[in-house]
Amino acid sequence: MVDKKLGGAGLRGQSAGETKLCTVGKSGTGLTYCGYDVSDLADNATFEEVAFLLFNGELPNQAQLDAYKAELRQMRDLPQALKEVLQRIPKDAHPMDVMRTGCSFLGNLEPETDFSEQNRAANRLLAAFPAIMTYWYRYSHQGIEIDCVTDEDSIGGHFLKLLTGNTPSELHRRVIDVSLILYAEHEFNASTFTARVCASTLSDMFSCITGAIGSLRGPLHGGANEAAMDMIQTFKSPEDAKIQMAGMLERKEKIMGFGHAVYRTTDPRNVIIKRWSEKLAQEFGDTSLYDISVACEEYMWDTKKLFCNADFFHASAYHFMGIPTKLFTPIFVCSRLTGWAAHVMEQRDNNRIIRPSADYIGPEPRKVAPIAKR
Ligand SMILES: CC(=O)SCCNC(=O)CCNC(=O)[C@H](O)C(C)(C)COP(=O)(O)OP(=O)(O)OC[C@H]1O[C@@H](n2cnc3c(N)ncnc32)[C@H](O)[C@@H]1OP(=O)(O)O
Ligand SMILES: O=C([O-])CC(=O)C(=O)O
Repeated sequence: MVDKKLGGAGLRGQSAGETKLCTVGKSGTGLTYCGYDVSDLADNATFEEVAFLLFNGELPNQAQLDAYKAELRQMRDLPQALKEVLQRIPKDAHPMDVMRTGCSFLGNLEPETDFSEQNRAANRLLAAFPAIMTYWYRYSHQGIEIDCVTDEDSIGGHFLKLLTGNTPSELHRRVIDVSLILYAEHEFNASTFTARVCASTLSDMFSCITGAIGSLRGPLHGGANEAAMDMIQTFKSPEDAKIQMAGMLERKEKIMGFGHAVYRTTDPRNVIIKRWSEKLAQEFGDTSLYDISVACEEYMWDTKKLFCNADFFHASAYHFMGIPTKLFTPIFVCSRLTGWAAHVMEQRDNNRIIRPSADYIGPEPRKVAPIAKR
């Protein structure tokens, strides 16, 4: 087998454009949105404030925030035609395929016909995604047609109430809000770059977001939080985790939830979500999952100098909140939508079609032989 040629592969380290939205691995704890450190936002802002920041470049004042949240609350319900489509998607479908179809179908019902409608389109998706995910999930898994409107003030609380039908605790509301903040934006990652490439052809918002969902679905990107959960649940104890992981590394398997394309020693979101995971573990009465997760983190650092990315402790945190594993990556969609849409808007503001070149490594020029002679 030919050795894998890396070098500039994956466009790693190459600048593919400018952005005002985000820095990754550059200053402060390593991640900023429009100049604000993500840890500052996670401590002192809400997800709706972060969405407003990404769409407008500035944090809202109280009146702006109240108006923005009221606007989003009014956009939560799903059209009947979309509910009917969601009812037809089978139980064993991949939830990211459900999100992709939901997004795309909404774009048929309420298309963005002009770029002046871009904020409306982005906000509509932001308000509707929790219901798209949970309407399908509860219909296909529990046979329940949920009411897609709740009295929950925040997007995170709204999602949790749609998922269970119960009013979430303050702790759960807070953790899901922090999680949505942490996942919101990350510069030119694979899914955001997908959205920007699509935007650069002057396509519509729904197409850009649908494409981005497809890119986020893979286990090397957003799908890692689910894959991490599946892995951790096979470990019986911290000691067993180390033995199993040693075997995985020996077999050259990727350990999901570890490593990063940009960060080299730490992902600044990990310390934040890890802290919340520990708090949830105490509330949940967990006696193993959190400790196993910590053992994984220590082992990977000690043996490979690989660190937890944002996904790893999200797995246990979501699990302790009673969220089914298959919905982990769709929650990422509900959050990263803000970054995707902001990048689409930024691309449109100063657009040139994105069209790189390739180094040709195929056969020399040749003639087509008659089919009988091939
Ligand atoms: C929210 C997010 O999307 S964060 C990313 C989520 N994805 C994951 O958690 C999947 C697991 N991680 C990975 O596959 C990778 O670390 C990626 C895809 C995130 C980054 O990929 P790259 O930029 O190619 O990684 P990088 O160049 O740092 O890899 C260096 C070496 O470490 C290895 N490595 C990196 N991550 C891992 C891992 N999780 N498990 C085992 N080995 C790993 C690579 O195979 C490579 O080894 P090699 O030089 O022998 O080929
Ligand atoms: O930036 C990346 O490559 C992956 C990503 O989206 C993130 O870590 O949130």
